[in-house]
Amino acid sequence: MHHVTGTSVSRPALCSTTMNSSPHGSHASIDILEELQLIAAQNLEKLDINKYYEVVCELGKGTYGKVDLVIHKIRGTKMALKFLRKKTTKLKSFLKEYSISLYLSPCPFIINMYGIAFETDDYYIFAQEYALAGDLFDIIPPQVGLPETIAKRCVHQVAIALDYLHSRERHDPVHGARAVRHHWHEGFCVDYSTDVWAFGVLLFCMLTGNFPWEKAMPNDAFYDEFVRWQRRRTGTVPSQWRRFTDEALRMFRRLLSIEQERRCSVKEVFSYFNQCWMLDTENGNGGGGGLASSAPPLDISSSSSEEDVLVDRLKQQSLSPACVVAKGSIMMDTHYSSMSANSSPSSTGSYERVNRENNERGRILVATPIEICV
Ligand SMILES: Nc1ncnc2c1ncn2[C@@H]1O[C@H](COP(=O)(O)OP(=O)(O)OP(=O)(O)O)[C@@H](O)[C@H]1O
Repeated sequence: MHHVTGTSVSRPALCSTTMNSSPHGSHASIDILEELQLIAAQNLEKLDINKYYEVVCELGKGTYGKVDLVIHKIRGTKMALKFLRKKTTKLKSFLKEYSISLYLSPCPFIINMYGIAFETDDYYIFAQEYALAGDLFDIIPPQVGLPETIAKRCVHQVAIALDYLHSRERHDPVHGARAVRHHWHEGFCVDYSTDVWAFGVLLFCMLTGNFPWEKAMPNDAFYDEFVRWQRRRTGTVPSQWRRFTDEALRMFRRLLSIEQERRCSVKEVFSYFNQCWMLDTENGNGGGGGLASSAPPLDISSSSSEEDVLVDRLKQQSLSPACVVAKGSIMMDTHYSSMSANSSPSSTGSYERVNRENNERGRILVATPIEICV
């Protein structure tokens, strides 16, 4: 028996009924997603939140609602409850978001789910694992970036999550047949190459603490400089990119190819892990003046003490009442787009964090909304 209720923490078993409305015929992932939605719809109960959960604090706000840290009163489990306002969220959209999150949650680097979904008069709600270490952007020192070893560990995890996400998407026979990696998913057109692009931008942000440009548009000087270099119209490495080794630049060239069809897959970054990415040795970044080939291999499985300290600090912050507003999560946005519509880069190209509700500093951004204009 499946449970998708406010009191159960078991994952739903799949029922045998399907809602196969796919325009392209049946496919395992589509069927599973549809079944998950059906199960959730059938089991959506109205619950009195206070009966089952003690609300500890608000973790953050999104476009469609808020996320609270709660403790399950019977089990004592800490969870993040995601509230989507009924006024602005259709039941179908809620079921879709919930089911997709559930469907992707087996990946160790995608936030876990508890199989709990319910409603109140004003909200649709589902429960997620509480990501206590905070949002990735919380740990990137502005205009400095993360030490290379830590950035690589994050990149490694994000790449695995993205690759997992891509591997679970449905291959569209029509678009797949053209070299362009478009995939259709529940009416969404999923474009791998856009994710790869955003992933490349994220890598740059992690390593430098800046965005590479404000907008990926021809009138942006940083972007224009980058495009000219990418298209080999100039041999001069763009100013923002001179801190990287040749190997890292090769990687960025592949990830951030202007032509979508020439972009590599996310997995290709793994082949660059044993090379140094940064030229400077400040901040723990160890390019060694370009002696990239002598770099020790990265041990992804072990955790450095520097990283432990960072995580400890974040745990303390996330538990401190002073930081109730937005200690987020190190997690992937699984909404088929890797770009945040809420980002607001500063004029220096460094990121600022903007609260969507009240415009205070303190919100988390992933990347400038990037449009590729060629
Ligand atoms: N599982 C979680 N654990 C801890 N914090 C979380 C969790 N999920 C969300 N948050 C926090 O709540 C904030 C809002 O999350 P939410 O998922 O509603 O919005 P979003 O995905 O960031 O943005 P949008 O809904 O606009 O796409 C996040 O930015 C993060 O800080």
